[in-house]
Amino acid sequence: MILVLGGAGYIGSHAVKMLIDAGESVVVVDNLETGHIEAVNKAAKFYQIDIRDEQAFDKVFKENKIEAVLHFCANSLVGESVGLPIKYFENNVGGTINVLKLMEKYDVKKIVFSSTAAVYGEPKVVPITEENETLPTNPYGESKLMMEKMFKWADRAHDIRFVSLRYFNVAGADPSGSIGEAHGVETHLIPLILQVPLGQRDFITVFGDDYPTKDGTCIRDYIHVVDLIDAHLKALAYLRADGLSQIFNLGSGDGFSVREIIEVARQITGHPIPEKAAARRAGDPSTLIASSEKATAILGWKPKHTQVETIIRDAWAFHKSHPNGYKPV
Ligand SMILES: NC(=O)c1ccc[n+]([C@@H]2O[C@H](COP(=O)([O-])OP(=O)(O)OC[C@H]3O[C@@H](n4cnc5c(N)ncnc54)[C@H](O)[C@@H]3O)[C@@H](O)[C@H]2O)c1
Ligand SMILES: O=c1ccn([C@@H]2O[C@H](COP(=O)(O)OP(=O)(O)O[C@H]3O[C@H](CO)[C@H](O)[C@H](O)[C@H]3O)[C@@H](O)[C@H]2O)c(=O)[nH]1
Repeated sequence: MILVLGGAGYIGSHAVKMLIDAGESVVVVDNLETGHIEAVNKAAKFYQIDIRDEQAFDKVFKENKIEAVLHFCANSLVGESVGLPIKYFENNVGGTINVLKLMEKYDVKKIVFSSTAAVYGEPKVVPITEENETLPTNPYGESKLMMEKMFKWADRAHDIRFVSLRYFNVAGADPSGSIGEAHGVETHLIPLILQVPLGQRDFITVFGDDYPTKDGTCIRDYIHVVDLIDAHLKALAYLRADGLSQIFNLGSGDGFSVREIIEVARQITGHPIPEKAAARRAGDPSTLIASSEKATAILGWKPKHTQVETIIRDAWAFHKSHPNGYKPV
């Protein structure tokens, strides 16, 4: 049984679907704070539990023979984390302490979890390898770095093997169009752009057009959620083959500016999508591009959906069919 924590969220719900498609048995834990029960594949067993509630969480390990954990639970709004650091440490670090306690108690030795490019802060060298210095510029990134460190020590003491995956900008949706990104508070560029052709927003705001980049707007490395989960499946296989604990970057290895993304969205939706330049958003690094060579070398992972057109087309298919997310239209 694979335990997916945060399996009702955007990325976790894709993991649940792809694990089930691969023939795995899955149990999901989610408190539905930002997740949606409608996103959880029906073939998975579901517990509505907060992982900070150790007693309730213990029951999941008692009632199921857990072989490995995929851990997606977190609060993940960079801006919010600056004003509410304790919330981020309490949930992201505090929740993970319970994950470790119960893994140790029930002798579960394998975990794959979500880390982030935000652990690097403003990178010194691009493309960013795992060797880059980790200097987070916000509490969200710091909380993920703290999680990585906790796992390192738990491995040494209790032989709990982990794979930490540092995601860059995750986007897109399952090609079936049945699940996708539906955050109550949306901050991510692609779903915000798509709200314009949906008639929910008049224009997209470009945060800063005076960066030292080709068109003055920030450059990011967008990775299709299906490729991202494929890396999780490969990480699980790696741990099953007795692989040692590792940290991997996950990106497509290509950078796109905010303006390039808006232009592709115009082509795909056929909508003019007006844009308005505004001040820079605090804490945004100018360019984030991943080197995922280590994941390719050790996990044998290579992203397949590297065209931003594919990423935006799949996101658009979901948003068109779910204009209110999982809420009824
Ligand atoms: N979306 C991105 O681009 C991105 C980039 C880097 C890292 N990440 C990380 O990936 C993971 C998933 O991100 P997402 O975009 O799917 O977010 P999400 O908010 O959609 O998913 C998180 C899920 O965890 C659940 N959850 C949170 N705290 C919980 C708790 N204490 N107990 C039980 N359930 C809890 C939420 O209800 C939600 O369903 C997060 O850890 C995030 O930090 C995301
Ligand atoms: O309305 C918007 C929204 C975003 N942007 C810009 O678009 C780019 C991408 O922004 P996102 O909010 O989509 O993504 P981030 O790069 O800020 O954040 C992502 O990468 C971070 C690592 O730095 C974390 O991992 C985080 O969880 C993940 O969502 C940024 O330059 C941002 O300033 C706009 O111009 N207008």
